[in-house]
Formats: sequence, structure tokens, C-alpha cells
Amino acid sequence: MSGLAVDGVTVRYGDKVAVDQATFTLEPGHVLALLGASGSGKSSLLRAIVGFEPIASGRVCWDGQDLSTVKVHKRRFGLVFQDGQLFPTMTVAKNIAYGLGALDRLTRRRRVQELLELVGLPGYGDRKPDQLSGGEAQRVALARALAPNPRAIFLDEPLSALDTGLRRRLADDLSRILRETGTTAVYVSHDQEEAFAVADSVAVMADGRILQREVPDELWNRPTNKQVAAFLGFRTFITQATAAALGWDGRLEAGYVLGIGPRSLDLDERGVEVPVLGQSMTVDHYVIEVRLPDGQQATVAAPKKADADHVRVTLTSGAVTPA
Ligand SMILES: Nc1ncnc2c1ncn2[C@@H]1O[C@H](COP(=O)(O)OP(=O)(O)OP(=O)(O)O)[C@@H](O)[C@H]1O
Repeated sequence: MSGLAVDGVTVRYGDKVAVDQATFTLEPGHVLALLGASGSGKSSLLRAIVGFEPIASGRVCWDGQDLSTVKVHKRRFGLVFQDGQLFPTMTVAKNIAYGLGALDRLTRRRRVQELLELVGLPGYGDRKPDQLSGGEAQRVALARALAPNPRAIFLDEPLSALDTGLRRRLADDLSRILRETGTTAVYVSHDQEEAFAVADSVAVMADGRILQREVPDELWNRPTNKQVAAFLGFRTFITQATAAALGWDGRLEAGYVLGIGPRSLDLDERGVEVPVLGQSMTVDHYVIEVRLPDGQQATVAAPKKADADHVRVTLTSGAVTPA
């Protein structure tokens, strides 16, 4: 098989199993996000693939070749970390050119210009890393990782040190850059929106195991179990009868429940009346906590505060998952 094959990889720190028999393949040109809560083993798996962490069992192959005897710097993998780890005394241009030693000066300079344009920083070549914002530094780190045309790049929470608004914008830019360059990438994140924005497919990890690997839509609509659903924000699970009572027009197969997430219920004047239990405010909307007909609680995202002790809602979507 061409591209990356991770086969039964286990990583241990003493008695602690950090990664438990992770298996997946990644075709050239595809972007996979490893998504999971803190401590789920994402970084350990990424570090094992690139060769920083010894593998207790299993193997990592590229184009069918076992990489166990291939040294880290010979794997032709590019790396981007949370804090870009640029060389502080070198200019941006020198940072980007770092892995281009084999090229002549003119070609090297052209390649640096090309990458600065790709990451939206033309004219930044002479700056030093301490003259860059956090977002710019991460763009330079990406440019540096892409410069030597690696066969894949590995990004470990590359945006998590940035503030939320910037993170969203940069996630979209990153996605565009990876696609434009046809780069094969593994992207570690604990933020589902970021993972969904960047990746062609998402592998959800918990306790060192990959619970499900899917394209974002399918993962969102049909999480493989309640644990994955809950991680995606579907925390209340209801039966067909309750779903129908809330105006849902779908049908659940026997043995399945519907996970209700933060955007599953819509305010709707013609909807079902439910009691309001409380409400809070986020940056751009209110979160109204309600009691469902079956007694469970759920939340509704609303543009304004509820001014009565009940609201009318309709259930418009949810995640279908085994009961
Ligand atoms: N060097 C180490 N020695 C011992 N245990 C470790 C070491 N590195 C990680 N662990 C443990 O292995 C488990 C997986 O850690 P890992 O950093 O891979 O998770 P993660 O999903 O990347 O978390 P985060 O998002 O917080 O970085 C955790 O329980 C962690 O405490």
C-alpha cells in the first residue's frame, strides 16, 4: 500500500500503556486528525510514528517499507509543534531554508519566497522570530516543515497556543495550504471544530485506543458509541418515542438512540413546550437548559435570553448511536 500504514502500534511508559494497538492507513494527499481529550495518547502516537518514541509492539510503514530501522531525520517527515520552535537567532528566511541545505543559493531563495507567499507572509523573510505574532510564528513553522517537500507532515496541536478567533481562521488557512500542496498530514488536536475544519477524516482516541475513524460528516451523524458521541458534545441520549415527541422526523433502528448535542434543538414557536431550568451566556449566543419530556436535561442555543419559564423547541438533528 502507498502512504502511511500504522499497524498495531503500542507505546508504553513503564507500566503505563499510552497507545494501545493503534491501526490506521493514510493515503498520500490525505489529512487525518487524531482527536481526543488530554491524555488520550494522541501525541504519543504521533511521536511514535515520526520516530521520537520507541514502539513497544506493532510497526509503522511508508509505501510498504517498515520504518523501524529508518532514523528520524531519514524518514522525510516534516514536524510542527504547539510552539513552532523556530530558531530564535535566525531570520524567518533562514528558519525556512534550514532543511534546504542541498540546494544552490538561488533555488533556496526562490523556494523560501514561494513558501512565504503560500503561508501569507510575503516580505517577512528578514524578521526575527521575536518580531512575529503567535499566529505568524506558526505559519513560519509550517513553511519550514513544508520547505524540503517532505512526504508527510505531522502537526501536534499547532494552533492550541493561539486565541480562539485566530485559531479558527488559521485552521481554515492550514486546511487550504495542506490541500493546495497535496500534503499528506497527521494533525493532532483536542478541538473538534479545528479537527473537522482541517481533516479529510478524523480518528477519535480515548485511553490510548482509536475508537473510530471516519469522514467528519459520518462521524458527526453516526458516532460508533456513546463515548465517541459524548466526546463530540452529544451528551443526552433519547429514544425514538422522545425524539418523535420533540418533532424529530427521523426513524431510529431498534437498539439505537439519538444523541442530543448543543445544536440539536431549535427554538420554534410551533414546537413542543419544555420547561427552562437555567440559562447562561457565551460569546455569541445564550445556552438555555431545558427538561425534555423524558425527564432528561438538554441545552438549546438561542440568539436571546428566554424571558419565560418555558420555551418551545423542535428537535432538528442528532447523532444516531447504539443504545
Ligand atoms: N514521558 C512520559 N512518561 C510517562 N507517561 C507519559 C509520558 N508521556 C505521556 N505519558 C502519559 O501517557 C498518556 C498519553 O499521553 P499523551 O501526551 O500521548 O496524550 P495526549 O492525548 O497527547 O494529551 P495532551 O493533549 O494533553 O497532550 C497520558 O496518560 C500521559 O500522562
